[in-house]
Amino acid sequence: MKAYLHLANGKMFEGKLETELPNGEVSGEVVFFTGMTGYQEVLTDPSYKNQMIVFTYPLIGNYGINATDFESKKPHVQAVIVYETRDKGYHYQSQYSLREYLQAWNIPLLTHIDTRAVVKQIRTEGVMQGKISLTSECGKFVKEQQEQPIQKVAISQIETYGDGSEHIVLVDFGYKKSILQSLLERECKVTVVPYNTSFETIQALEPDGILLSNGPGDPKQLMPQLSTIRKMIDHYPTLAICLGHQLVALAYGADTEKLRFGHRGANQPVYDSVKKKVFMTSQNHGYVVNKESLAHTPFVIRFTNVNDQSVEGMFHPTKPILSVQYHPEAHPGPSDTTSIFDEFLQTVKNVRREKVYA
Ligand SMILES: NC(=O)CC[C@H](N)C(=O)O
Repeated sequence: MKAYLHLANGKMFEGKLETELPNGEVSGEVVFFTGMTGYQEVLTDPSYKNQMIVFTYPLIGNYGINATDFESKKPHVQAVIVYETRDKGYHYQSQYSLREYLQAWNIPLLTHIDTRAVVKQIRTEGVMQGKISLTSECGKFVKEQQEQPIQKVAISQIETYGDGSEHIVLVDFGYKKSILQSLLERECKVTVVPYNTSFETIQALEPDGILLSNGPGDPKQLMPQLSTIRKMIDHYPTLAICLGHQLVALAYGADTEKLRFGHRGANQPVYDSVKKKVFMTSQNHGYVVNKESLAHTPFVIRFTNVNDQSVEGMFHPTKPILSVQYHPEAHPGPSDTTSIFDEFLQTVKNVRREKVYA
């Protein structure tokens, strides 16, 4: 069936709808992902809540959907926009085709869209709202959603995993399974807590370290949480990833801002000023920490994006706080920066030893 992608700047693209279109139309922020593989991880990464994803690689779905590459229990994207797909997964582990999977979750799949042309619009005019509908009439454009997406993707009850020696509290703003997995692989006991858990509850859990997770939306929506976050990170060794990193900056009085069209892909080059090397990283973010505003905090910028010089991570010079804007857990994309987890756990162990033998 014919369907149309309308962008908020008035541009329209005709495509083919491969699934049903619940309520006759769907809208959301239109963003693009540049990785050649990893669509299953992208669809199930909670940070993409409310967004319509344009995949720039022209063939998406060729290896199907398998039972292991999910980053959470369900897909969170608002819609999927591609040039071409396959209605069969050509991989021995494939259980469903991309279309079957999206149809089962009522997520529209729009194909035969000139994705290069859509990306050019976003790159020149900046990220914008879009709408998929069955008519070529654009109609009334829905305003950007104001609701807080974190409530929709984060857990509401404490969960525990593993029984290792280091106890990490993972504060959940919409965590990816690979972050939890990275801790479990390093023999941690992990308690996942809802994002609005009080400092007293966290203290009662007696963690050895804190991990602030990734998550959807504007970090400034979490302003009411900042004083608790500040207490947590000042008390315990902390690793903060993506949204977590932005929250660390905000908790210390720095500022965040929206990037023109975000970094979403599997080959974002990042310079590490400690190791003096460039690493290829996996990324998915639309917001970024404002560099100038960090000057009013004690933080030292450690990681910088080589493409646009934006802040990709920082550390506190005297407290054990490390934060990264990119995704060291990968999935999708390169695992070149997984050593960040080793660094974090080494810090956690050192701090514990100092406490015990002080
Ligand atoms: N993956 C993330 O944690 C994304 C953080 C934030 N929602 C952003 O878009 O910048």
